[in-house]
Order: sequence, then C-alpha cells, then structure tokens
Amino acid sequence: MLALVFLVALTTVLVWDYFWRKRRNDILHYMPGPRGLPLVGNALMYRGLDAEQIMGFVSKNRNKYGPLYKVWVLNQLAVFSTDPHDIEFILSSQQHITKNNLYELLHCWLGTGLLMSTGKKWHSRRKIITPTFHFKILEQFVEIFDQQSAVMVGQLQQRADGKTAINIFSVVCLLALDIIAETAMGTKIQAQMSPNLPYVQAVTDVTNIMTTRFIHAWQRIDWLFRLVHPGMAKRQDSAIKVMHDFTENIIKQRRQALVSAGKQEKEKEEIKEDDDLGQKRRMALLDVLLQSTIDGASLSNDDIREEVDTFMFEGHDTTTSAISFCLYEISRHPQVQQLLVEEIHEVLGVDRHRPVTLRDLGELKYLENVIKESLRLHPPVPMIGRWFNEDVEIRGKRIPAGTNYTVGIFVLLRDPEYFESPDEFKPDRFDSTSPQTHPYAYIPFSAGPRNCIGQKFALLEMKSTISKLLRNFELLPLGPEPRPAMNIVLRSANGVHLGLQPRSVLAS
Ligand code: HEM
Repeated sequence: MLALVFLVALTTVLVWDYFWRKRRNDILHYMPGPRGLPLVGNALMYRGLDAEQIMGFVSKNRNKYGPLYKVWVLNQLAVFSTDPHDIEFILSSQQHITKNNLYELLHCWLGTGLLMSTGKKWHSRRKIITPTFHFKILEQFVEIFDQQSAVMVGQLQQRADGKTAINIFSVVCLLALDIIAETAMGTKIQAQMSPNLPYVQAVTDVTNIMTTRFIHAWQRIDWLFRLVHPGMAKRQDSAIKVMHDFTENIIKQRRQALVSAGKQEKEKEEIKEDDDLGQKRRMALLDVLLQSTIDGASLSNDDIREEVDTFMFEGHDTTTSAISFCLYEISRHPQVQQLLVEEIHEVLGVDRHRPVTLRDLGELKYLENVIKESLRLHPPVPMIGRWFNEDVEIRGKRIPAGTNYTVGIFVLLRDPEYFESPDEFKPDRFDSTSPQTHPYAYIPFSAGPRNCIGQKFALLEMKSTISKLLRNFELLPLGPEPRPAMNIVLRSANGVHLGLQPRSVLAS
C-alpha cells in the first residue's frame, strides 16, 4: 500500500514537473544545452564545484554549447549568453531591467537600493543619484582618494623591504572602505588605522558570510541556511544590524544638521571649511539624497539607508578587487611598470607629495589602458543577470517568460573572436590607434541604462591609488600566483600577493 502511495505521489510530481517546464522547453527546443533529468534538471553538473572552478566551468560550457545555451538548475531555467550582439539587445533596452535571483542574497543588507530595485522605483532613484557623480563632485572626491592613499602608503612603508610577499587585497580593502565611507556618507571611519572598529568588522564579516553563501548554492535558501548554520546566521544578522544602525545614525545626524542650518539650498552649491580639521566640506552622496524629493516628498531615512548601504557594498568590494588585480599585473610586467613610472613622472613631476588633481588623472592615459586591460582579464563583476517575466525575442530567437538571463562577462572578455591572444596582458590593445572591438564585447561595468553608476568614480579611484603606490614603491613579483575565484565579486582564493621596495628616484 505504502509503495503504491509512493508511486502515485512520484508520478504526480513527475507529471507536474514535466508540465512546469514544458512551455519553456518547447520554446527553447532550438537552443543547445546539457540534457537534464526530471526534477533536478542539470543541478548535478554543479555538484562539488567550488568558487575557484566556476569560471573554468562556464568557459568550458561556452566552448561546448556556444555563445547561447540553456541550463536547468532544479526548477530554475537559466540561459547563458556571451554573444555581444544579443547582449547589446538586452542591456541597451529600457525594458529588461529586472535583476535575476543571483542577487537575492544581498537583500537583507541592501534592501531594494539601486542595484536591486526595478520599475518605477529604480527609474526615480537612478534620476536622483546620477547627479552625485557629476564631475564637480568627483573633483572633490579626488582629494579624498589622494589623502587615503597616502595613509595606505604610510602603512606599507615598514613592509616594503623588497623581499616580503604582501597580500595586497586585504590592505586595499581597508583603503577602499575608508574612501567609500568618506565619499558616500561624508564620514571618516578610519578603517586603515583601526580595522577592528565594529562597523569595519561588520562589513568584513557580512561580505565574508555572503561570499560563503554565494558559493554554496543551497545556503542561499534563507530558511535552510538558518536551520543548518544558526551560528553563522546570527553573526550575519548582528553584523547587518551594526551596519544599519551606523548608517541610520549618520543619516539622522546629517539630516538634523541640514534642518538646523536651515539653508539646504545654500548647502547645495557651497563647499565651506570644516570646523574641526580645517579641511574642505564636501557634498557626499548622502547629502544629495537628503535634499532629494520624489513627487514632492523627501526620501525617508529607510529609503536613504538602502541607497547608502548599496554604495558601501558596490563601492568597496568591486574596487578592492580591481585595484588588487591591477597591482598584481603591474608587479608581473616590469616593462609596463617602467612605462607607467615614466608617464607619472611626466604628468605629476618628481615630487611624490604633490597632491593630484582631476585634470592630472585625466592625463594618465597609459595607466588608463593598463587598468582597462586588467579589468578585462580580472573583471570584478564576472556575471550579471536579468529576469524575464514575459517572452522576449532577441534577434529572431525567442526566450520564454520565467528565464534567468545571465551575461557571462568573464567569458566574453576572454573571447578570442573579440580579443586577440585573450589570455595575454596587453594594455596597448586599448590604445586609441588600435582597432576597436564590438562595444558590447568590453563590458566590465555592464552597459546601457543599468550600467555601473560608479564607473567614473571607480576609474578615478583606481588611477589615484595605483599612481600613488607607484610614486612611492617599486612593485615586485613576489608571492604565490592568485587563484581567481568567483565570490559575488572576483577575488582570489589565496590572496593577491606582491612585494614592495621604496622607489628612491621617480625617474626613468
Ligand atoms: C572597478 C569597479 C567597479 C566595477 C567593475 C563595477 C561593475 C558594475 C557592474 C557590472 C554593474 C551592473 C550590475 C548589474 O547589472 O547587475 C554595476 C552596477 C552598479 N554599481 Fe558598479 N562597479 C564598480 C564600482 C562601483 C563603485 C565605486 C560604485 C559606487 C560608488 C558602484 C555602484 C554601482 C551601483 C549603485 C550599481 C547599480 C546601478 C543600477 O542598477 O542602476 N560601482 N557595477
């Protein structure tokens, strides 16, 4: 009897599963992809895969199935694309702006801030936040990049002995946190000087926990994660509370200051002296949000908090990865380093203490090519995704509603069809005289209306910190080679190592 009940239940589930997938499978009959099993789809392919293997795995699939293929992971349908023509169609559209389930994990920290929101909310927030990155505001941030990079140089002096291998990733992470806290919230958190402060510790804790949950797909199911790892879940919740309380406090203080000053309009244009340190007072992202209104109503503290938290996350993890891998490439390519030093010498002169300006950074053209090439080989965001809630036709190919559309940025950036000798580090391919590739083949910052709003900010921050290090140190090829791993952003399983040696004369 029991066996019969089981058989009936199993048959019912199998029939339900068949019909649940049928429409989507019928529409995608033309698309290659691995053969799936009932119920689990292709989930077994992912068995035992760790973060280090993901990139190799998706590259292998691309070679086997081509630039557009489908995969079922349990009951979720994913279509992977690495064809820049198709990607252009999706990313340039105003319609396909809803993110897929890759991002859900971040919800408890970031809410529905700019990265995660969709529809009307995303449109209105994007409109408000865009002016934050006006060059007038970025110009003020350059000073912060320079000052915080000087702190990093000071911290590294004693380790710059020409023989110690330094894991530069963790050093850069604290620098990036200091920079984003000061630019986004207008607050110095002193991460580099005091890495054990509760807020700094909380950001590090949550980023690490999210990373673990990202790798072990089942941990992304919240109730299961809480059931199996109650200790980790508790640590995550309390760290998120520390961050939320911290951000909320700052929002309250700055709102209060604006109200009591009673001169919001004046504040918008004015950059006045700071009372305590005698430094210039700058507009932070937070100030723009405090002064913004949607349909006549100002944003609530909660609304603002999710945006500030989004910037704190997007603005530090990505740049940490980008700067670290770029420094690594420079340390392994002495000729590139030599050309960089010559350019820095020419643009900034030999006085390594002279602060840099926005205009200086604009003139570091070769450095820009080096950064672009490093972002190509080591894209901090290796994949992005969209959710299709209706059927979509991409250049004659129909993709059904209920699909997670995934853009394989990492694979695309090493596609030999668009980049000659794709695994080689060749900054000259970005020289203005070199032939250009398809514009949607090079998308480390994504593209279209939902591209990275912080792209200019990130490039300036990178130029500023990398040039600062090169003005002070020679980068040496010391330590183990990195083992790239996809952990929400691109990291390295064993850190990113290099050696430093004081640069006595900044000359060729
Ligand atoms: C090298 C560093 C960076 C890289 C490679 C990068 C890359 C990206 C990519 C690929 C996206 C698109 C994500 C998607 O479609 O799901 C994105 C979005 C975003 N980035 Fe960045 N990012 C970087 C730095 C920054 C910085 C410094 C900030 C803030 C200061 C920032 C803020 C954002 C925000 C808020 C979004 C969401 C934009 C929207 O959906 O409207 N990013 N970034």
